[in-house]
Amino acid sequence: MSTLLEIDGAPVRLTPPPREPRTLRVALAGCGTVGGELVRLLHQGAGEIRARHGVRVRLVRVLVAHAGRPRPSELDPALLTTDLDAFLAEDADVVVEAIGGLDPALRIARTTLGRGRRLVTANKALIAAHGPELAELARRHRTRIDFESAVAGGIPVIRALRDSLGLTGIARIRGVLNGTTNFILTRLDEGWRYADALADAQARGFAEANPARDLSGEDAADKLRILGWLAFGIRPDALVLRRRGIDPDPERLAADARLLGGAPRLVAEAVQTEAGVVAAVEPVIVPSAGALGRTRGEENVVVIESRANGGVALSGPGAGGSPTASSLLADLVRGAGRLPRPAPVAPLSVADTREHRWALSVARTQAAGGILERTLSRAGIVSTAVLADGDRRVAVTGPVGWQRVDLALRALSAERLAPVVSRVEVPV
Ligand SMILES: NC(=O)C1=CN([C@@H]2O[C@H](COP(=O)(O)OP(=O)(O)OC[C@H]3O[C@@H](n4cnc5c(N)ncnc54)[C@H](OP(=O)(O)O)[C@@H]3O)[C@@H](O)[C@H]2O)C=CC1
Ligand SMILES: N[C@@H](CC=O)C(=O)O
Repeated sequence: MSTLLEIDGAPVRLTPPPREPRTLRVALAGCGTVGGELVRLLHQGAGEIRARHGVRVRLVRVLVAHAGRPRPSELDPALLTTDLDAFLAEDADVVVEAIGGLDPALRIARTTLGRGRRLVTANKALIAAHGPELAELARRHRTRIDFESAVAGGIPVIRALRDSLGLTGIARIRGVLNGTTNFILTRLDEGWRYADALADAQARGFAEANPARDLSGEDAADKLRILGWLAFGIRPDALVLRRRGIDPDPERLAADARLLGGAPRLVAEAVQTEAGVVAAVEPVIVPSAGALGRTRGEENVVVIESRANGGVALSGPGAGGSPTASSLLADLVRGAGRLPRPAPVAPLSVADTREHRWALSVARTQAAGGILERTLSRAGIVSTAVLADGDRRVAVTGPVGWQRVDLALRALSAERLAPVVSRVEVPV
């Protein structure tokens, strides 16, 4: 606020000096793809953060596993430590956790919140397994936990659900939540080999330390569990979820989608049905021109449908150091709303018995063709089209629930036919 004074009869507006910025002491656990990028953003953006938020962020300690690894030039090497106890003893206002996994991330989280200090984390595995417990701990100790960067990288979907759309009666959440698999599927579409596409995703820092978590759909499932908690109030670890990834044969998955004229996507969805919330992470062949089909490379998209607000689509970079660190930074300097407690009674999450059309493909040998059709018919599945292309045969089914498809898949696997299955959402 400025004050009007008169000096020598003339009005003079006196503007007080800017409020001295508050110093936020930050301890950072992990300085790899995401943590390293946060160090750079804090350095480059220091002036703007001070001006816009009145906060001077000061890194006080950085925990890593290997002392000798190269670090960003902006990082003072004296801040580095590999000593977890020394790190935990540091007097910090906020701890940022960008290590991943549960050990030592869970200990860091519990210690930080238990001391009444703020925790900001990018760790979806941690929140999917312990989110409500940590939120309760934060509540008890009058502090907060924020995890915007844990889901969909640079897209502010947690804030959208926590502060806004989560209050409007969510009917369905559906999207592409894993950048690595989407990057791989896009590259395969461009004619790359799978091994090269995966290696490129790893080199760009999109993949998890163990990329099997991306390929098997576990990473997307963790993110869906977190969204299910915020949207429906279901404990993340109690969400009944069917999960399949793009493994074991992403190249065939991509070829099947091409044959059917659609785009393969690893789709995560949680839907409110009359019986309860059903949830799945699985490959789906979607229309190439739709919101999911247009999501390419490491991009993510989340479509949130609510009773009051229709459909809201959020899309953008879903993996990578810079977008993820920008979400960490947002949590660091700007608070967000409270987290909902999971509903006390939990019959809300049920197995998915909805019917879909599916494409099952097997290698095209004389035997395989006969077996494919016989197996489907034994499982009570009607196939509406059988397509042959190159060395494979693809049966497209009429609407049928996953349970029957799973039966057929097991039978085909027992015959060592290595079947690949996707849901089909394009006309065949
Ligand atoms: N990469 C991405 O696009 C995204 C990642 N995330 C999440 O962010 C987190 C970090 O991912 P990312 O930066 O890619 O991972 P990195 O593997 O690149 O970095 C991990 C960091 O943690 C340190 N670290 C590992 N284990 C220990 C340990 N036991 N004690 C101390 N430090 C340890 C490593 O130390 P050192 O460097 O010495 O090896 C490294 O600095 C994960 O939870 C991930 O799921 C979320 C969204 C996007
Ligand atoms: N490995 C993850 C990283 C971001 O969460 C992904 O590929 O989406």
